Amino acid sequence: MIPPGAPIVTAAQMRAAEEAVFRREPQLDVMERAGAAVAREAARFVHGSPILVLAGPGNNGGDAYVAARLLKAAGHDVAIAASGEPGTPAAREMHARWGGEVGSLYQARPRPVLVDGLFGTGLTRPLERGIAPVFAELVAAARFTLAIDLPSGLETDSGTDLGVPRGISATLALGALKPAHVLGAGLERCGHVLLADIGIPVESQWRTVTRPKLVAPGPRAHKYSRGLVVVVEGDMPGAARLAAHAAMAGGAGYTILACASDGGGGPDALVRHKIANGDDLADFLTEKRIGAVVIGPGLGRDRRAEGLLKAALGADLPLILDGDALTLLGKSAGAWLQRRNAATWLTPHAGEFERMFESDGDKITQTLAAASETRATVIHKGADTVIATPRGVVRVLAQASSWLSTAGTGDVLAGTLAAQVASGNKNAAEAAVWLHARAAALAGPAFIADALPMHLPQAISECL
Ligand SMILES: NC(=O)C1=CN([C@@H]2O[C@H](COP(=O)(O)OP(=O)(O)OC[C@H]3O[C@@H](n4cnc5c(N)ncnc54)[C@H](OP(=O)(O)O)[C@@H]3O)[C@@H](O)[C@H]2O)[C@@H](O)CC1
Ligand SMILES: Nc1ncnc2c1ncn2[C@@H]1O[C@H](COP(=O)(O)OP(=O)(O)O)[C@@H](O)[C@H]1O
Ligand SMILES: [K+]
Repeated sequence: MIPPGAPIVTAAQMRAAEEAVFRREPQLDVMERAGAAVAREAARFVHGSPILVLAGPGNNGGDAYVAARLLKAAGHDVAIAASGEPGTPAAREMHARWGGEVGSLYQARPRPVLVDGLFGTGLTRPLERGIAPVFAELVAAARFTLAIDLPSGLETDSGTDLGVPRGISATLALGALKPAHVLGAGLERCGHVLLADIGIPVESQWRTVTRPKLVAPGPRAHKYSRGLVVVVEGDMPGAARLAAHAAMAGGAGYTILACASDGGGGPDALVRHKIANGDDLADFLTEKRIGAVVIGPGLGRDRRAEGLLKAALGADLPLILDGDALTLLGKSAGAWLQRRNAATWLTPHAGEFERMFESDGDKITQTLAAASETRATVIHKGADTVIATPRGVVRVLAQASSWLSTAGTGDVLAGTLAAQVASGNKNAAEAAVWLHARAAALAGPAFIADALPMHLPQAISECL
């Protein structure tokens, strides 16, 4: 579980937000609130069991001393083990307020409930060799582990594994989510992610994906006002049909398969329009009622595919580029796409993304750079799907069904997105990613991509 619609901030942004608050309120008061939030969450899982609180040298440790004191005051059996002396003024003061015994982390005996206050946003390098195994053993022996702010051993801005153990049950994010709660190793290591308001206002253009608000067609709606989607078929016609089917079930009023074949299979309501090559497609795309074009699923990478892609890029229509279209563009994506006047969406998986962009850094930073370079909305897919726009808006979805890891589900996403774009949804990418994930959840285990569109209407009904 990850809170939907929650702000995501980097370690530096969180520090800046904290410092703004400390100009009007003592830091110790904020830390008391953070520790109280931790104690409240931990207390829900104690059931009379002994608690071991781990305290590191920084302010994450400061939170831990507060939580330990409050849990003890509430009558729980609490022991503290520290990795060393408290190193910040606030942590020293909270250590003093605890006033009790503090054991050494290296001699700590496991207890059924563990609170991890070793490191939070200040972790800058891999866990020292001595700490990692001791910490991992304590987590393994505990029935329940609550991490304060972040599991210790996770790099805040990237979710890179710096020695974080497996088996953490829940993580209480303080003030805002950090990228590590939704990216990389954090996906598997945070357990349930909870968010505590500790009175630090944060402003962020980055959030987790939330359920969209959709509207039913108005009384005067007709098939064109609902949105006309064109899906371009290529070498693997099944992929385009999957996208077309998803566009139809995703709410488009009219879906056309632009095909060289007879476009066999698929729903009868799907309209087929014959095109032999790029010139035919260019002619067809002068139809002004078209609300979105999808090209790339099963397109192929030969000369004909290139011709079709050029025709689609040249049309002044909203365009969704997926699969082979992305690979064909490769590193020239920026040059091609910056010329376009109409909006573009790119839906690369990790492999396609790598073929298109020279990038390093965390997945959010990479995706933002790609959006800026191409002036397109980029949906960088995977277990952690990151959406970024050229204006710096970021949405992250980190809890989609892992059963989505089957061929063809990306084609379904492209079609779902096309339906949202063609219907005029201003947040089409976020809506499509939510609907796709919800359809997957409704489809249950071991579904095939063909089954996914059938669940889109139910997903849509939950957004009306
Ligand atoms: N500001 C506030 O009042 C509030 C902050 N809040 C809380 O504070 C947390 C951030 O606190 P923080 O910035 O003090 O960093 P923290 O995560 O405790 O660790 C830094 C210490 O770890 C050390 N260290 C780093 N890497 C290491 C390694 N691999 N192995 C060993 N040591 C390592 C590092 O040493 P150094 O790098 O300086 O040598 C330094 O001593 C945040 O997550 C939230 O919980 C909330 O209470 C709200 C109010
Ligand atoms: N382990 C996973 N957890 C959640 N979502 C996943 C996972 N693996 C893949 N997905 C999602 O499934 C879809 C797969 O898309 P893609 O790789 O393009 O497949 P294809 O090209 O076969 O259609 C994407 O929406 C991706 O985010
Ligand atoms: K921690």
